[in-house]
Amino acid sequence: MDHSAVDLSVDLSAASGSPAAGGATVAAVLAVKSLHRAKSRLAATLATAFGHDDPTTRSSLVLAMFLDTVEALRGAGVSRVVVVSPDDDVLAAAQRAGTHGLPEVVSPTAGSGLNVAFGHGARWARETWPDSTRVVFVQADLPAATSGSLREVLHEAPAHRLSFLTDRDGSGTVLLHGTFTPDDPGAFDDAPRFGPGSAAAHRAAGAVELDPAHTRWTDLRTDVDTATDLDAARSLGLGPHTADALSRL
Ligand SMILES: Nc1nc2c(ncn2[C@@H]2O[C@H](COP(=O)(O)OP(=O)(O)OP(=O)(O)O)[C@@H](O)[C@H]2O)c(=O)[nH]1
Ligand SMILES: C=C(OP(=O)(O)O)C(=O)O
Repeated sequence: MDHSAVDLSVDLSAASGSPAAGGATVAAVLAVKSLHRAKSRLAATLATAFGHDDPTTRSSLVLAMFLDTVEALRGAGVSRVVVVSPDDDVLAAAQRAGTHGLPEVVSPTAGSGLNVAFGHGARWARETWPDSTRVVFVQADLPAATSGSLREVLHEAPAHRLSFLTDRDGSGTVLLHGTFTPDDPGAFDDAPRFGPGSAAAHRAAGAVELDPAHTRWTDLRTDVDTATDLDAARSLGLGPHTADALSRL
């Protein structure tokens, strides 16, 4: 995808799943927390840059980054996308964007947090799309991600049973990919180890790092949590939703 032509009015919710790069069918799992809690590290930046940080400002930015991430996935041929969130506005935006919005369930036994949400999404995807042979967990804050990079990564990822791509500084993870064997379909439900230091955690769990020299796919590696990240994403080229959200502030 190039960032210029986007039509989110197309409803992909009825799509049966199209072959993505690499030839097999991929199910993508994303997670977005409650909008009023999201991107707290960006709050000061928004206040400084725009003179205010009301919850609506940050929410619109979070939703925009999420929509650009979904759009990049779709451009890479990934139409099976489930988004786990406790937030009704996120779930509604997910449905409008042609993905499946899955309400987050917090239970005393299952716990809570990003990795639990990812696991919940993976189980749902497996039951809903049993012929998907691959699952990819993707951070939802990748506003500079291009379909070209995603396509390449999805082409290279299945060379390993479990593989991941780090963020720009190499300590975090933007994407974790698993390839199923027919006898172990639930193998990746609990694979995500996202959070601080997740690159090391994924490596320790046996995942293979894609592009360990960190020379490629900078657009995809730029997750946005801070002002510096936002500047980096801006200079790479923001997706249309994020560019539009920022222009309205
Ligand atoms: N569904 C769900 N998503 C989560 C949860 N925790 C984090 N996320 C999402 O995972 C990604 C990374 O989360 P964090 O870095 O913890 O939080 P953030 O909102 O990005 O930023 P900060 O508030 O500045 O930490 C974001 O897209 C979050 O929305 C959770 O408990 N449930
Ligand atoms: C959750 C992660 O990132 P961040 O907290 O930077 O969004 C991660 O890199 O695993």
